Amino acid sequence: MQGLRETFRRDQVWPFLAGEQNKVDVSNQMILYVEGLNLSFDGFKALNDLNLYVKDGELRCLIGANGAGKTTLMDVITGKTQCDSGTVYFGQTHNLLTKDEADIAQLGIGRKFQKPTVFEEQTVFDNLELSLKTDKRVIQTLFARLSPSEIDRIDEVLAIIGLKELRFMKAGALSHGQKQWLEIGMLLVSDPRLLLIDEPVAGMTAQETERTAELLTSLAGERTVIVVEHDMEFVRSIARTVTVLHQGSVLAEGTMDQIQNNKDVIEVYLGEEAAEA
Ligand SMILES: Nc1ncnc2c1ncn2[C@@H]1O[C@H](COP(=O)(O)OP(=O)(O)OP(=O)(O)O)[C@@H](O)[C@H]1O
Repeated sequence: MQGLRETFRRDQVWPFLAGEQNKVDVSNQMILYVEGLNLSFDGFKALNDLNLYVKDGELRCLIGANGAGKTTLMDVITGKTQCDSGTVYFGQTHNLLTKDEADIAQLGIGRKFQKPTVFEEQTVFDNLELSLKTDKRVIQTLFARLSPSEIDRIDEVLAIIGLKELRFMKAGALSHGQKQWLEIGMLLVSDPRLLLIDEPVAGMTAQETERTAELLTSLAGERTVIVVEHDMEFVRSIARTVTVLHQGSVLAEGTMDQIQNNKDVIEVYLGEEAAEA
């Protein structure tokens, strides 16, 4: 009887529906394999034989000048844009190029765009509740009451994003930084394995930036986090491994120190600075 009750808890995926198909095989320690990715827009190569491997639990920073291909890469990983050729695997078994955006989200890949898109008229708590209820893996309706375990999950997320005290505040009244954290929380309620986060600290105060560094660092480990960011100070404060994209390919990869001393990176950046001057 207890087993049957557990099976039909409405806040959980029915095991016979979820099956094994959503499991992410990271037995090789890698969670993301991007190989030989190509994508042209009217003859312009936005992605050019791009290869990227990300370890499970990593916090990876992706940098590169405007137009380097960072957003296009994220678009391909999340199923928003189709590539011309190449492969993208989530773990060893999920071929992401055969899936649509909804399926990829359901597999546990969450994406946060640069601009926060919280529901301003709703409270912080309600925003998190709405995200939980639109998570396709949770079988219930938008009007069903939250179960105790769902309330616990939202509480957990409120603690992670540091908005516990502001749970009843309207999201529209939050600061820019707090809105960004709330939106990260809206991804976290679905417990994603991989988070793709675009320019999280743009427009933040120094204090908010510092808090965001702590937040993203704390999220890695249990999850994998890929951050696209232009703010080099911020990247230095969080990154263990940095990948530099240039003209749709990986130009260099390593620690921030290795990147800053890499001669190809110096050449490209100095070249661009000279061109701008
Ligand atoms: N839908 C599209 N149609 C035509 N060209 C596109 C399209 N999407 C991207 N591009 C081009 O592909 C290149 C890579 O763009 P992308 O947005 O991926 O760069 P990025 O590294 O994210 O830059 P930024 O830091 O400015 O966001 C750019 O030259 C861009 O103009």
